[in-house]
Amino acid sequence: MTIEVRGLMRRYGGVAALDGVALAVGQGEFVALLGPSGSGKTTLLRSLAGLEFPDAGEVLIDGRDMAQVPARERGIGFVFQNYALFRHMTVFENIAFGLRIRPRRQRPGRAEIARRVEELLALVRLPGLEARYPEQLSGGQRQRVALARALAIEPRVLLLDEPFGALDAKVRKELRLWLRGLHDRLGLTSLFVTHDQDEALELADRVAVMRDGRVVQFDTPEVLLARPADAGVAGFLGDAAPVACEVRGGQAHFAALPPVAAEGVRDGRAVAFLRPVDLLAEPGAGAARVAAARQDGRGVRLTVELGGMLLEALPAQGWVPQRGEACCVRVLGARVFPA
Ligand SMILES: Nc1ncnc2c1ncn2[C@@H]1O[C@H](COP(=O)(O)OP(=O)(O)OP(=O)(O)O)[C@@H](O)[C@H]1O
Repeated sequence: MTIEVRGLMRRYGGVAALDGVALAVGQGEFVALLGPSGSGKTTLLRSLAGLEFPDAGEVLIDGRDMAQVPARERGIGFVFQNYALFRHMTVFENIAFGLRIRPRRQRPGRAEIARRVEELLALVRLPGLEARYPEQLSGGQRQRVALARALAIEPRVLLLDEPFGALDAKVRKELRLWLRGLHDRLGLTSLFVTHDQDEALELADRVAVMRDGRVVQFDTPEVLLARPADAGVAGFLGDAAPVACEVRGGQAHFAALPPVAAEGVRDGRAVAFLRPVDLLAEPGAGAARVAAARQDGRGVRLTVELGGMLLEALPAQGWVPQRGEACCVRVLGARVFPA
C-alpha cells in the first residue's frame, strides 16, 4: 500500500503541531519519522492511523482519501510506546482483541481466532505464552505481543510510535532488526516514530526529518548524512560538531584546521558540520593534542583538542594514540552552510 499526505495541518490552541506536512511513502517502504521532541511526529502518525483528525489536508492510502475515515475502517495496524496491552487480559485475549474488534462481516469464528492467535504467537516467536498476563512478561516480550495484536487484523500498513522506547539498548537492537525482517517478510509498508537517530539511520529505507510541524527532508540515510538539506538537519545527524569558518572561492577556511571544499556555498561567514568520520588524526608535530582515546564497540573513539575546541576524530590506521600526544588533523569532508 502507498501512503501520501498533502498539506496536513493540525493546531492545538496556538500551537501548529502539523504545519503543512507533505510525504509520499511507497509500497513496501520502511520509513522513520525522526525529529526533536514536539516536532509533530506523533501527531502525524496518529493522523495516519485515524486517531487524530487534521484541520486541513489529505491523507491518501492507496490513493483513497482517508482523512475523515475512523481508525478501525482503515485496516492499519499500530503499536505504541509502553506496550499498551490490556493488563486484565491474557496474552491470548490481547491478541484476539485485534480480531474481535473487526467489523462483523470480517470477524472470524472462535476456532479460527484460536488458530490465528497461535499463528501470530509463532510469528512473534512467543509460542506457549497465551495464558500469561502482561505483568508476567519481560518488556521485549510485551512489545512483541503488542505487535502480534497489531498484526492480527492482517494490516498492509504498520505504524509504530517509539516501539522500543522503554527497552534496554541490547533488547532494543535485537527487536528492531527482527522487526525489519518481519516487515520485509510480510511485505508491509511501515512508518515508525523515533527520536533515536541511530535507530532511524540503521533501520529505515528513508527517513523523514521533522521540525516545527514540517518534514524538512525525506531521504535515504546515505543522502541525509552526505547532503543534509540545511544546517538544522546537518547539526541533528551523525554527531556533527559545528565549527565556524569563512568561505572564499568554494573553500572553507578555519582558524585551526586545514581548508576543505565548500562548493556552491557563497563567500562569507559560514558553519561547517564535521562528523568524526570527517576528521583524520595522525601522529606528528601538529597543533592538535589527544584529549581522550577510548575503545567502544565500533573501534577507537578519539577526542582531539585544537584551537580551544574539542573534536571527535578517527585515528590513522595502526596508530595507538596516547593522551596528551601531539597530532595533526586532516579534514576529509564537511557540510558547510552560510552562517
Ligand atoms: N492533545 C494535545 N493538546 C495540546 N497540544 C498538543 C496535543 N498533542 C500534541 N500537542 C502539541 O503539538 C506539538 C507536537 O506534538 P507531537 O506529540 O506530535 O510531537 P513529537 O514530535 O511526537 O514529540 P515527542 O518526541 O516528544 O513525542 C507539541 O508542541 C505538543 O505539545
